[in-house]
Amino acid sequence: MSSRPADLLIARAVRRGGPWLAALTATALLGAAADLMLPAALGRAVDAVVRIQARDGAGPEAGSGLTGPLTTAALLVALVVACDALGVLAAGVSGARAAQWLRSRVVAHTLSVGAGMTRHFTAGEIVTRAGVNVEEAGRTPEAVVTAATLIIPAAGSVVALALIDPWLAVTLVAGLLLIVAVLRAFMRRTTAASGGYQQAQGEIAAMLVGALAGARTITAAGTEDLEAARVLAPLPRLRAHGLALWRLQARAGVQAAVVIPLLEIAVLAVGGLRLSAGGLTVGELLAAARYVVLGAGLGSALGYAARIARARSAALRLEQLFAVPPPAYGDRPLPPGPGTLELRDVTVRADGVRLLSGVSLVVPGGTCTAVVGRSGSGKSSLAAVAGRLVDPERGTVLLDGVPLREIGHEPLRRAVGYAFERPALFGDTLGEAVAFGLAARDDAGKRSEDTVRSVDAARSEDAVRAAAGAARADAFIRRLPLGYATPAGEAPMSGGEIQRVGLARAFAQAGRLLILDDAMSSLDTVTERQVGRALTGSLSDRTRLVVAHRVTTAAQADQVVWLDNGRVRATGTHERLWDDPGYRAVFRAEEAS
Ligand SMILES: Nc1ncnc2c1ncn2[C@@H]1O[C@H](COP(=O)(O)OP(=O)(O)OP(=O)(O)O)[C@@H](O)[C@H]1O
Repeated sequence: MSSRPADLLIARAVRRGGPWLAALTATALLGAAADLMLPAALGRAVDAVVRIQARDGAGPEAGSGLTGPLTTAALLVALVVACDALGVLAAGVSGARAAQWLRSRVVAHTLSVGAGMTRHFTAGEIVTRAGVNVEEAGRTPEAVVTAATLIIPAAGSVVALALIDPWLAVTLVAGLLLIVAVLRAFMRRTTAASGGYQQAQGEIAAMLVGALAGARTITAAGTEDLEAARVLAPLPRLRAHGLALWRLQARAGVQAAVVIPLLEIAVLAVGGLRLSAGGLTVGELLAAARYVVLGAGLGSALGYAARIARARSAALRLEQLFAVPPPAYGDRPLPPGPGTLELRDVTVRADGVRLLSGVSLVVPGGTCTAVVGRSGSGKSSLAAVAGRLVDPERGTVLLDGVPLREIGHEPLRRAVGYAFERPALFGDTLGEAVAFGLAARDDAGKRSEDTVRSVDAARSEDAVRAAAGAARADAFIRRLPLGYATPAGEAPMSGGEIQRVGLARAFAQAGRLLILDDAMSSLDTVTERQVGRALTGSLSDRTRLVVAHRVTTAAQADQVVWLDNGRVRATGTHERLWDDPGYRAVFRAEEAS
C-alpha cells in the first residue's frame, strides 16, 4: 500500500485540531520569530556595552544607553516562555482532537463493515489499530507543526548570517544540507521499522484475544504455559524492530551530535577570521554564534521526525481498515407485502471458497421453511445471504420482489430479524437486550395495515415481554431478583437461556422476515417444542427461515430445503423428503454428532 493515503489521512486528522491547531501554529511561529530576534537584540546590547566602555568607562550614562536593548531582549524572552507554555496546551488539545476523530472513524467504519471486517482482520488487530495506532497517528499535529517551524529559525539564521557576512551563511547552508540528508534517511528507515513493530504488536494482541476466547479450553487442557509461548511468539520480531528503532535513533543522534558542533565550530572559525580582518564587530560575532546554534537546531527535528515516522506507519495501518468497503445500501423502501423471500441462482464465495452454488428457492410470505443438511453443507451461509449479512457473488436475493441490495439500510434492517446460535447480548439490562435495535426505528417496516407493528408498541414493555414469552425467556427473566432490569452482563444465564434472549430479540425485531440460524441448538426438547409452537402460532404472520438440526423442527415447517455441499439437493415437505434414505441420514448424522 502506498503511503500517500496515509499522509492524506494524517493531514485530515491534523486539520481536526481546528482553532487549537491555529493556536499551536501561531505560538510556534511567534516563538520561532522571538527566538530569531533574540540573538540580534543580545548582540546589540553587547555592542552598546562595548561602545559605552570604549567611550565613557562605566559612567552613570552607561545604564541609560543599555536600557533599550535590554528591555527588548527581556520582552523577547518573556514572549518565548509564553509561546512555549501555550504551545504545550495547544499541542495536547489538537492531538487529542485528531485522535478522537480518527478513533470515531475507525469504530464507525469497522461497525459499518460488520462481520466482513473480521474476515480481513482479527479482533485483536482491530482493537490494536483503534487503540494504540490511533494514539500514535493522533500525536501528529504537534510533531508536524513543531518540525515545520524548526525550518523558520534555520532559514532565518541563514538570512541573518547573510546580512552579517555572506561567508557565514554559506558555511551554515553547507552544514544544514548535511543535517537534512541525515533526517531524510532517518525518517525513511524509521517508518519501515515502526511498521514492523506495530505489526508484531497487533499480532500479539490478536493472539491474546483468541486465547481469552478459549480460556476455559486452555485451563481445562492445562496448557497455559504453551499458550503464553504461542501468544508471545512474535516477541523476538517485536524486539528486533524495537532495537532497530533505537539503533536508528542512536545512529542519527550520533551523526547530528557530530555535525552540529562541527558546523558551529566552522561558522565560528570563519567568523573569527572575518573579525580579525575587521569585517565583523564583536557583537556581530556573538550574534553569529547564536544564529548558528539556532540554525543547527534543525538537528533537534530528529525526535519529531521519529514521531512523524511512527504516525505515518500507524496511519497506514488505519488506512488498511478503511480500505475494506462497507456494504452499500440502496435507497428503495420496501412496499407492503407478505414477506416473500426469493433466491435466484445465488452463489456465495468467501476467501476463494464456494459456500453456496446456484441456489434458487422461494419462501412464500408468512410460511416457515426449514433449512437442513449435514454440517458444512452451507446452511449458515444461506441464512446469512437471505437477510444480507453477506452479498452473493452471483445471483439475486429478493424480499417481496425487491432485490436486497436496492433496499435502504433502515427498511431492510427493520424488515429482517436474526437469531443466532451464540447470540451477543447488547444493552445495559436484559429488557434492553431484548429491545435492542428497536429504539432508533419508526414503523415504516410494516407489512400491511392489519399487521402494523408500531415501534411505539414494539418498544413498549408489553411487546418486549410478548417476544420474551414466545421465546420462553419471560419466566426465567422474571424469576431474577431484578427481572428485566437485571444488568445483562451480570445475569447468571445458561447457554440455552442466552439463546432464548437472542430469540426474543429477533422476535421483537423482525418486521416481516425472521431468520433463525441454529438459534435453538441449546434448548431442551420441551422448550424447543414450545418455541416451535410460537413459531407456528403467534409468529406465523412473518416469513420464517429456520436452520434446523432436529427432526421436530423440520416436521413443523411448511417446506424443507435440503442442502448438500452448497447446493439445493431437494425441496419439499418433510413427509415427502423422509422417504429418501439420504435425507433421513442427515438427521442420523446430526444425532450421532
Ligand atoms: N469465511 C469462510 N471462508 C472459507 N470457508 C468458509 C467460510 N465460512 C464458511 N466456510 C466453509 O463453508 C462451508 C459451509 O459453511 P456453513 O457455516 O454455511 O455450513 P453449515 O451447514 O451452517 O454448517 P454447521 O451445521 O456445522 O453450522 C463449511 O465447509 C465452512 O468451513
